[in-house]
Amino acid sequence: MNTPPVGATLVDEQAFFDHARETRESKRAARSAAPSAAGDNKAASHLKANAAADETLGDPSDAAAYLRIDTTDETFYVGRAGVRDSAGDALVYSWKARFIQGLASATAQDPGDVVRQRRYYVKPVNTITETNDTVFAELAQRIADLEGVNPGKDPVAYVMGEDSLLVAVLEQERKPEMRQIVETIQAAQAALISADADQLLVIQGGPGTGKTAVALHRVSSLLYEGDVAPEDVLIIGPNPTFTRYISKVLPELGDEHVRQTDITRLLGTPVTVNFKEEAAAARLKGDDRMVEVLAKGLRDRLRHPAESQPFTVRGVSWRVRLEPVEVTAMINEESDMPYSSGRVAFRERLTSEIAVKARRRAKDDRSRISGDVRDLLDVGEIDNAIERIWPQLSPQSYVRDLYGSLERLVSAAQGTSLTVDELQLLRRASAPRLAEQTWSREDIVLLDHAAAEMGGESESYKHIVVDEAQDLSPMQWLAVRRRSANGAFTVVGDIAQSTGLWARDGWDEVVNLLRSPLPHESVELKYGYRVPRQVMDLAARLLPTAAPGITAPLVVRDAPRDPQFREVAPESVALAAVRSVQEHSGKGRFLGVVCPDARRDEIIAALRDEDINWDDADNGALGASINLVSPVAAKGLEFDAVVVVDPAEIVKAGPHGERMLYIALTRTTKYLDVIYPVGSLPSTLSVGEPGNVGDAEATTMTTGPADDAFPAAPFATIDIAPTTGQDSPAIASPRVPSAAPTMANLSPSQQKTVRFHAANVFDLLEDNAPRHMWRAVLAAALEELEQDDLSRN
Ligand SMILES: Nc1ncnc2c1ncn2[C@@H]1O[C@H](COP(=O)(O)OP(=O)(O)OP(=O)(O)O)[C@@H](O)[C@H]1O
Repeated sequence: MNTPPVGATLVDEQAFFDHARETRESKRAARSAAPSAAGDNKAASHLKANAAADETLGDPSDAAAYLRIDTTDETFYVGRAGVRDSAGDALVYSWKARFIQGLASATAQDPGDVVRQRRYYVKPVNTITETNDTVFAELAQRIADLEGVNPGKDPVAYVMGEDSLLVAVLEQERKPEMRQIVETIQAAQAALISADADQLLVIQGGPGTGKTAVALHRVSSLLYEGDVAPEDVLIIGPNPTFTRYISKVLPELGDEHVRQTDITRLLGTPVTVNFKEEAAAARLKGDDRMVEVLAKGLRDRLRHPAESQPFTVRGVSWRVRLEPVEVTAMINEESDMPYSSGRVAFRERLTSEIAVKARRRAKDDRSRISGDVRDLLDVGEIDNAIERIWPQLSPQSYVRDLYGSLERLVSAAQGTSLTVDELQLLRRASAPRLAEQTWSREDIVLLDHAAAEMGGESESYKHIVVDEAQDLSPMQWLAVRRRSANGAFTVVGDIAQSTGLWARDGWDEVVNLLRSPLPHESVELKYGYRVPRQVMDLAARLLPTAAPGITAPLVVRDAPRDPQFREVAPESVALAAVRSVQEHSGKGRFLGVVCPDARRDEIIAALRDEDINWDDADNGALGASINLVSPVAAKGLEFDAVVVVDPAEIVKAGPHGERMLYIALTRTTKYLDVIYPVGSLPSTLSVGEPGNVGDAEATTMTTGPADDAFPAAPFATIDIAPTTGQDSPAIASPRVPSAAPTMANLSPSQQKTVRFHAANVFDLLEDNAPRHMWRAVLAAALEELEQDDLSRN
């Protein structure tokens, strides 16, 4: 069956969908029938396992296609799985195909030869209910028309906000697992998904721009294209909670067996982290000057003997002697090799030398040696000598010994710029038994390096994705680099979210550390999908000081309500937070309570007092409902509603406190509550002092910044006067019916009923409309009521 032409009717398209799906399903049936046709049980189970593992047909419930791309001379149907007819011609292309993502990266402004995209809305199983065309020439005109209408708004972001499927997907409630975004991949994202595998690709992007999503879909496409096999790919995240959070996306895309881990587990040294480093020591241990220290420290373990070394030869009365200068020459011959293999080579060289000398002496003395002289040497004696000269070390014993002696450290640091004060930071008393030695996260990285320096081999991958990459220390980057077979990386992160001891202000250092021989490209994702406008506008106020030079993402949609600020007495912070928690969880929202360490205990106590179950996201557990999470562990995560506790404390708690607060504020897809002790709201957040909208439990509930700081609807499509404060009239002239009963005229029980309904209306508004429109909505509803009243009279 031919691909329907551009002007095809829905009936033709449905026929094509039916044909494509039938073709796909008959292939599936043939595949699952294959095992029964197999000659024996073993072959059958092999075939069965293969059929089960073969995800290239997608799910039987998938529509045949979700997208059609028309170029000037061709039409391509795109589905979750590709479908070929019996002649091998493609009916539907998989979204994973590089050239499809290449076509999907066309934009109205830069369409290439793409003319139009058609999106299909399909009801189960494969029935087209609606189509939606984007004609690029028309879209380009619309964007041009919008240009400059509202200088504060980006026209492209605005038209994305008109994409009802994208907005619906973005507004869906979130779960503790990240999900795939195949049907709504945006052009700039498609360009990165389809970018060449063989490069160092750095993707910078603000919160919620889809960096993680892009990186994972890119992996799926690389696998599809055969650029890499699943076991060739490594995905590194910042912590186990994050790994768990993203771990379902690739399997959902049909790609199993890709290793996803966090930077500490990746290194897999056989020790447990049981020690927390002071900041200065932790920073030093992440410094790549440690490379020199570890290399030299290891060489220092070679002991050049000061006296001649005697070696026994069984059956003769003399011993062979090796002079110090001879041993030193042998050491020098092998010392360019990695420590462990150098030791093996040295042993061999030493043994040969003893044997040669023994033979020579025997010849000179006419001593009778029968057989191979090597068999007459005392292995134990040689081992002892080797152990004295070139001791056998494990990475742990080596690093333990190094930390345990200032003398060793000073010698190891010769030729580096490390000072004795810095070396003192590395000092740690050696535990009597190696098994009792304490190790920090930073030590793990050094142990990994020491292991490599000794000649140990680590796994090697053909493509490495590093997510939340902005925070890694130089030593961590070197550990990542060691695992790269070829220098192909996808590095994703956000400089404005770079915190911790190795917070950076750009990607150059990372590129230098990775020293990839492949081409390097850095790309920025500009459009923000997670964070709604009101929240991003608020968080963006932090950027000029938190990350100068970084601009906030251009947001595509509004929040259902403005951020809520609760100013409370210092001792009521936890209670106020719990009230917010109850409000959101009562409405079934997936919730994150982002709380600084200093407030953690009291929040936990308050949750306990109210018998509220919660999960500790800092310990790898994201629950389906209420999650308590520190700002640092919140990186990369998202929730329907976020309660940020004590922003000033978050800022105060670390050197990059404003970035931490930026991270905390940008975790929400919809609702944001900020709870703070009276008078403590950071001034950047309180610019355009919010108005008072109520009083609950001696707390002040205020909306976010006044609307003059947060301009109303984009491009003024909604004809309302901006609200300037909660007390001022929200719309120009709401025609409230004069006969409307006031509360004072109602009986107490009527008042109760009215309040009950009012609360319902409030909930309805909260869930469905941005806060700055509420008054307009209510006024419009009153107008309708008035019209209705008039028509009835
Ligand atoms: N094209 C898209 N279609 C639908 N959803 C999308 C799209 N792009 C991103 N999203 C959604 O936006 C949210 C943010 O995406 P993601 O976590 O990948 O962003 P990020 O840039 O990694 O954010 P952060 O910097 O906070 O880690 C996710 O829920 C993701 O599914």
